[in-house]
Formats: sequence, C-alpha cells, structure tokens
Amino acid sequence: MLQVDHVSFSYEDGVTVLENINLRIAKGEHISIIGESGCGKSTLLKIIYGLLDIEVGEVYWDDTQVLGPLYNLVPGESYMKYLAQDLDLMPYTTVRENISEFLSVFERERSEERIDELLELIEMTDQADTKVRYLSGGQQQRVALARALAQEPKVLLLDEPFSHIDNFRKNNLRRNIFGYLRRQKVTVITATHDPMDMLPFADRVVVLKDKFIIAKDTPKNLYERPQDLYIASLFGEANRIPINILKSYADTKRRIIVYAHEFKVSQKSGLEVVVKGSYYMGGYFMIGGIYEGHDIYFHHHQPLEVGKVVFLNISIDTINQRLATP
Ligand SMILES: Nc1ncnc2c1ncn2[C@@H]1O[C@H](COP(=O)(O)OP(=O)(O)OP(=O)(O)O)[C@@H](O)[C@H]1O
Repeated sequence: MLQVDHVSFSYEDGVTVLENINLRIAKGEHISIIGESGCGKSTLLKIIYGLLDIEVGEVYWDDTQVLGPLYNLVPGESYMKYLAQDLDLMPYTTVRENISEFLSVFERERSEERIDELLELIEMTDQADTKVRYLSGGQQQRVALARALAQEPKVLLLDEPFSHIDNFRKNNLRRNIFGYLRRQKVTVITATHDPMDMLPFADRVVVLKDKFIIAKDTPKNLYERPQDLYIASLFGEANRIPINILKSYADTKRRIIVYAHEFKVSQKSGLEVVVKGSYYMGGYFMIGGIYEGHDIYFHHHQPLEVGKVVFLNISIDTINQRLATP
C-alpha cells in the first residue's frame, strides 16, 4: 500500500502549496488527481516519488519510507517511475534505443520481443528506427510512456501523460496503456486536467483545491453528485441553479449543479433564458444565455437566435440525484 500521511509542503518562497494531504492507495489501484492548474498535482507526484523534501508528514510504500533528496543520493525510488511533463528522452538515438535503455537487466535477454511489445502498445512500430529528435511532441510523449513501462515499476506516477497526443490516437492509446497497467497490476497515480483520462479508467479520484484534498470518490459518484461547481467544472460546462426556479413546486432555496447537457429546451415553461450566443461543438451547439442576470450554458441541437427567449427544463431524476448530494 502507498500511504501519504499528513503531508504539507511549501517551496522556498514559503507559500504553502499542499496542506495535510492524506492518501491510502492499494496495490494495483488506479487513482487520478485532478484540480485546476497550479493546485499542486505535480508537486504531490514529486513528493510521492521522493523528488522533494517534506518537512511535515511522511510517505510510505508498505514499510519503506520514501525519502527526499536530502537523504537520497539519487532522488527517486527504484520501484516507482515518475513520468514528468518535461520528457527526459535521448534525442540523438532511435525510438528503439530509447526504450531499450530502460529495460531491466532481467529483460535484456528477451529485449527485442519486449521492445516490439511496447512499440505496439504505443502504436509506433513503424517509427522504431527514427531518431527521437525528428518526432513530434505527441510521438515523443508516447516514447516516454514506453520507457516508463519498460522499467516495470510497481508504482507509476503519470503527469498529464496524454496532453500532447492528438485526439485521433488518444482514446485508443489510453485504453491500451491503462488496460496494460491493469493486467500488470501496477499501482497508477495520474495527474490530469482531462476528464477522459480519468472517468473511464480511475478507481478513485482525488480532487485538489487551494492546498487541500476536497474530495475523494469514484469517478461516477463525483460526476453524478459533485459537491460544488469547482468539481463539476472539472468534468465539463456546468451551472449552479436555484432549485425552486427549475421546479415551481420545490420549496427549497437550495442550488444544484446542472451540466450543460442536462437541460432540455422548451418554448413554453421552465427557467426563462435570453440567448446570448451559439457555439458549434460538433454533435451539438453550446448555447450561452442569461437568466436573472446570471450566465447559463446549455446544449441544443441547433443554434438559437441572439435575444430569443427560451425555457429550460431538467429531468426530475437529475434533480433528485443532485438533491441527494450531501
Ligand atoms: N519549483 C518551484 N518553486 C516555487 N514554486 C513552485 C515550483 N513549482 C511549482 N510551484 C508553484 O506551486 C504551485 C503548484 O504547482 P504544481 O506544478 O504542483 O501545480 P499543478 O496542479 O501540477 O499545475 P498544472 O496543472 O498547471 O501542471 C503553483 O502555484 C506553482 O507556481
């Protein structure tokens, strides 16, 4: 088990970046860390890997304490691999050589076979003999992923692992990589902005905000019952709506989170909205509007004229689901 106990951390400027962070991560579990840019996701991964010295708190992998650079000549733990945002590749050697460099001694005996397996996993068999400096940013990120896997870590820390990779490949690659890591029973912690890195793959999601962990839950629970707009907005466009405006019979002044796609447009009754603009999103239009002076966003199958008045409805199931949120 990976254990983070009461960890607080500040860089040299003295500003606290993380405060009282506690995590228990079981072997083989896949965790995602999400939160707005600058909330401390990378810092937490670096602490777990032992790249930073912490003054408050402790990190353990089973009974072994993870120690920072003050206590470790070569920072970083051998059973872990941290794939940073800045990829540490060897630009003047080929993709194959880059991967081979990181195979464990045990694996060198069957190295060609293993490299071919990893090349297939990152869908780069055809570029095996290309020098890394000639690859695109997304291709380099895929090589860095293969290098991380080549080392067969027990714990893999991934910092925005698919951020440079085009959508054309991203989905398949995510399924390949996360599927592989599950089969290998690797413990995985992924820091990400992208809900698609997390919703289909994580067992649990940890949400960071203003130094603290504000939620830990399954992706499904977090998505369906977001505590607040900050969490919901990590998944997509979301609104905070007073419940009694949506359903006149509701006597509560409470506000609930409604995702943009959960509204249905009606010409007759519901939340009265004046249209401000329509944005083509591919399969639908994102409509921006104003209700009672507040911005509101909802989906519609066609654009709506600016200034038009429409009414928004939301299903009773969704309202009940959100009202059940603590
Ligand atoms: N070496 C450093 N020295 C001082 N401050 C730092 C250092 N690295 C990061 N910070 C600050 O610590 C905070 C957290 O940074 P961190 O990179 O951990 O956030 P993040 O959530 O990973 O962001 P992003 O999603 O943009 O990568 C930020 O305010 C950042 O400016």
